[in-house]
Amino acid sequence: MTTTSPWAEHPAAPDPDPDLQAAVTELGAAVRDLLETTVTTTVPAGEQAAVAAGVRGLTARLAAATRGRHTLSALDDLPTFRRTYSPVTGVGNGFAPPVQFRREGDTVVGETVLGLRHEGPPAHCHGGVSALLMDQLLGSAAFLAGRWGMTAHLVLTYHGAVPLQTPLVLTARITETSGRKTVVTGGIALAAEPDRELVSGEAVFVSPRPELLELYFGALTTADGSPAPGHGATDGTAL
Ligand SMILES: CCCCCCCCCCCCCCCC(=O)SCCNC(=O)CCNC(=O)[C@H](O)C(C)(C)COP(=O)(O)OP(=O)(O)OC[C@H]1O[C@@H](n2cnc3c(N)ncnc32)[C@H](O)[C@@H]1OP(=O)(O)O
Repeated sequence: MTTTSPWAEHPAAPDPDPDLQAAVTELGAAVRDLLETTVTTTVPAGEQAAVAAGVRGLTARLAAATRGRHTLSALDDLPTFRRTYSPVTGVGNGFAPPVQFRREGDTVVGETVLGLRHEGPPAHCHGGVSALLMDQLLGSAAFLAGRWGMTAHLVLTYHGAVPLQTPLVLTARITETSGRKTVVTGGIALAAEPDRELVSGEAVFVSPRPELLELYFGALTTADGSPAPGHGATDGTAL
């Protein structure tokens, strides 16, 4: 299969600092617990106000040093798709379930359990969160097959409500590739009933032409200020 990844020629970054990786993972997990508890707590108003003040104090400590949107985190590596703060897969993102995707033959698979911070209809997943999961699932399937693109088209069918606090399985496979375009289908099901999709969908990922790559990612740097891998890519059809 032809690769369209802008990072195909780039060696993977060295393994990240294990102390930083562990601390970011622990902070992400702690914030995940905080977010989940924030939307489920029933403690009195005074206690919630006191906790809010404490959280603001903690936020100020983290705000002592931050990165801008054109700087990758020190833990991220685009060629290997290591994205620490993804809202779906990021261990450092408290909103993320987080779900990790892996290849099994020609299929990409991930398991997860959603929480009340993902709620739409009571006790069930928000339809937009399902779309978020599907976009990442289908995009990851493209990436894990050596292709890369931005979502150009995403169509979903919601066959059944997705319950919270219930093991889920996400699966996807590539159905078509041509030039810069990759078409992927997949779905979300209960782990207990993997063959009955609650959400199914199809997406078209397109590797952007050079002008768009430059427009979107031309200013992107790694944490140490170097141009990000893929930054200088000029031929979208031959990346
Ligand atoms: C240094 C870099 C760092 C990057 C780091 C990323 C890390 C790895 C992230 C992975 C993450 C995974 C999952 C999250 C993925 C998102 O969240 S992406 C964010 C949401 N998507 C967007 O913002 C994209 C917005 N749209 C666009 O920018 C542009 O429309 C696109 C998609 C880049 C395409 O633009 P283009 O390059 O000008 O494409 P164009 O030349 O018109 O068409 C090329 C081909 O695609 C087809 N095509 C174009 N649009 C469509 C469409 N809507 N429907 C069907 N076919 C289409 C064309 O027909 C054409 O086909 P052929 O004629 O070659 O057969």
